[in-house]
Amino acid sequence: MHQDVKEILFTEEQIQKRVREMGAQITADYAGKTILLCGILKGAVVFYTDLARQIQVPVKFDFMSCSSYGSSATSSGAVTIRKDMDNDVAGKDILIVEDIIDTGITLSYLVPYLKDRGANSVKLATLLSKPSRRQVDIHVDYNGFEIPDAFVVGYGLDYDSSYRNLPYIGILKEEIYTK
Ligand SMILES: O=P(O)(O)OC[C@H]1O[C@H](OP(=O)(O)OP(=O)(O)O)[C@H](O)[C@@H]1O
Ligand SMILES: Nc1nc2[nH]cnc2c(=O)[nH]1
Repeated sequence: MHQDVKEILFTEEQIQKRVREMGAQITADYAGKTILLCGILKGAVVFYTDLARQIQVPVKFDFMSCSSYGSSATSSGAVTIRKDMDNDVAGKDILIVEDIIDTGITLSYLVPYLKDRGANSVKLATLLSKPSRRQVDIHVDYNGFEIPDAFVVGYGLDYDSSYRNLPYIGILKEEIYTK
């Protein structure tokens, strides 16, 4: 275990098992369709590549990059798009892939944004969700794990751009982000 991690919340094996289950559910739900899989950079990348390989219907890859002003605790709710999808979304079945849903502010902006551009359907898959932190109600179609309000890193999630490559999800020691 990394020295900056206090506790492992989900091991590599637990994550892979859950990702296989989610892929099987998505495969069943999208039978006969092609999914435009929209990953939200950068945190979702690790989950995205694992999930995509567990989906057995045709998938096209695309990505968006967003930012919300202020920290998520103080966010005004203003979300900006740094990089939009490359594909035309009209008529497509879009599955947004996130690593974590916290306040819900990012998704409360993105889902209507894609629907307004004529997507046939917009659904949401996230590996982690912190329901106790929600400021706006978000419908999550595929949820890997619900977690308490602790700061987690690994499997794509960072603190100050580090720890994204840890193969598990762990709680970061408080002294790392309070010093
Ligand atoms: O529900 P919310 O409060 O809106 O927060 C969720 C967003 O925050 C994280 O991204 P972050 O801004 O940390 O960027 P990153 O993915 O590049 O690390 C996460 O990947 C979501 O996109
Ligand atoms: N890395 C990381 N990003 C977050 N964004 C919202 N909550 C978290 C968290 O626990 N870890």
